[in-house]
Amino acid sequence: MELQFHYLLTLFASFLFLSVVVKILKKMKTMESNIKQLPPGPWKLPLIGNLHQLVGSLPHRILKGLADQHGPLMHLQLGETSNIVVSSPEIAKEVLITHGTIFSERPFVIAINTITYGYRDIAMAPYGNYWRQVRKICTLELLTAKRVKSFESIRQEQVSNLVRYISANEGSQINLSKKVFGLTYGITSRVAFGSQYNDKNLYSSVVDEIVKLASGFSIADMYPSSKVLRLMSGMSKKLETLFKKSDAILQGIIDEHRERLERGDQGEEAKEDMDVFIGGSETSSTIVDWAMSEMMKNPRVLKKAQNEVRNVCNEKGDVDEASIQELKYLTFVIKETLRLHPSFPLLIPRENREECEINGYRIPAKTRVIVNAWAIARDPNYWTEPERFYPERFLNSSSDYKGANLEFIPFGAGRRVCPGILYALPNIELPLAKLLYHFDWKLPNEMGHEDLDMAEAFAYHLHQLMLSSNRHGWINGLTG
Ligand code: HEM
Repeated sequence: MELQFHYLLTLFASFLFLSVVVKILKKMKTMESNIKQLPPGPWKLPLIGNLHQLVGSLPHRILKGLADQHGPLMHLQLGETSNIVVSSPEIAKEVLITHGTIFSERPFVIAINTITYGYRDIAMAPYGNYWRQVRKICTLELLTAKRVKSFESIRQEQVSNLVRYISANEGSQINLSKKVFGLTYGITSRVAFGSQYNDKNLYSSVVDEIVKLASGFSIADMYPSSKVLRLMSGMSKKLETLFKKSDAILQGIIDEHRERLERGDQGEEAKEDMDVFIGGSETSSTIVDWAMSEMMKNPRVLKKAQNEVRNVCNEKGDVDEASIQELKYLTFVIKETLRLHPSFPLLIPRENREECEINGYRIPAKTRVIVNAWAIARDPNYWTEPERFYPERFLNSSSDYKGANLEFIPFGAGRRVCPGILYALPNIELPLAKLLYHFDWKLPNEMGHEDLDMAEAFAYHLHQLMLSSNRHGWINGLTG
């Protein structure tokens, strides 16, 4: 009897043990098959996943290097967050257009939640009714072709002020990057608030910080569930200070605007939209800055662009926006600059609302999507000699940047494509045309064009372009 009981106990224990092992094996198998269904990616470490692989260089460069090894649809585990990285036009089309409704959500980014008073902006607002309404105001009211045209006199006046400043400092070194930032800042400030907000430097440093934090690459964003990490990384303190600064700037602008209204002085076009202010200045000045830098590095292109603008505008003696329609080569220079140096090398991150299949792989709901626009613009299947600055490539090409050609998406694509394209373009074209028309440029200190440093940084104010100028001919219409 005792022996029988012992035998039964052993049998039961073995059965229990076996069922636990089977259960574990089953679980591991399911995990394995889930992992198999995810896109391929580099090997992952426990706890940190692929975080260690993002150290050392600029994120868009590192991600391109990894995509070259693992493919244009790649999975990365960054701390707690599951990410896919898109690096080819074909996959970008699937994600941004074919499955556009699913991938139009933005991920939760701690910094943005704080700075935007709980996602009350457009760029990071959740995909839903509020976003639809504010975006509609932008596209149907604030940033229409007609409205943008109505700002022409502001643009003319501000750019002429810059030309006057450069003329007065002819021959001496100027920091063109700083001047061009001041210019687009001045235009957008007057357009958005009816006057020029004074503290340009404070504004600029706040925007820099916001852009860095908003990228979602901070350590606290990789472990969203850990409040301790947020405290330890100094993120909470940083955010508190940043929020106070940005709130003070916006409050200052609103107070000034109210005072003006009370005085019965409406100023010029007075608008309350803050995204226009942030999106409208640094992005455009960065492109002007890069275009001038690339032309300084490529004197052949500089000469060709300069000849064009001087031929077209010589009779008038100055550049106006009507003449800009005739500057075909300058358009190619701007396109080539946007291709090689998009303001957002990694588009603002997205997230999928529900599970879906991309290119045969399963993408679980709430996966973060990083679209590497910088890598896509260098895809050798679409671009010959992709690294070369060669504006002529657009001569017989229909490739446009408005979101229809996925190999060229400096403004993004799909439902969340940038709504500011019409506003941004004249802010890039007019300053460039005038800088080329009125001045001959050279690098300071006998520097050769091949010595120009085009190194980037993962932020605005990518670099500081120092140049000196000589007036070209007689500058009409710039006095008084
Ligand atoms: C050269 C200038 C500019 C560039 C390169 C640029 C680029 C971009 C990019 C890449 C996106 C993300 C698109 C996506 O997720 O697919 C974006 C979004 C956005 N941009 Fe621009 N932008 C520029 C100028 C502007 C201007 C001038 C404004 C406003 C006046 C503006 C307002 C916005 C807004 C509100 C969004 C968010 C759209 C949404 O989430 O629905 N941008 N921009």
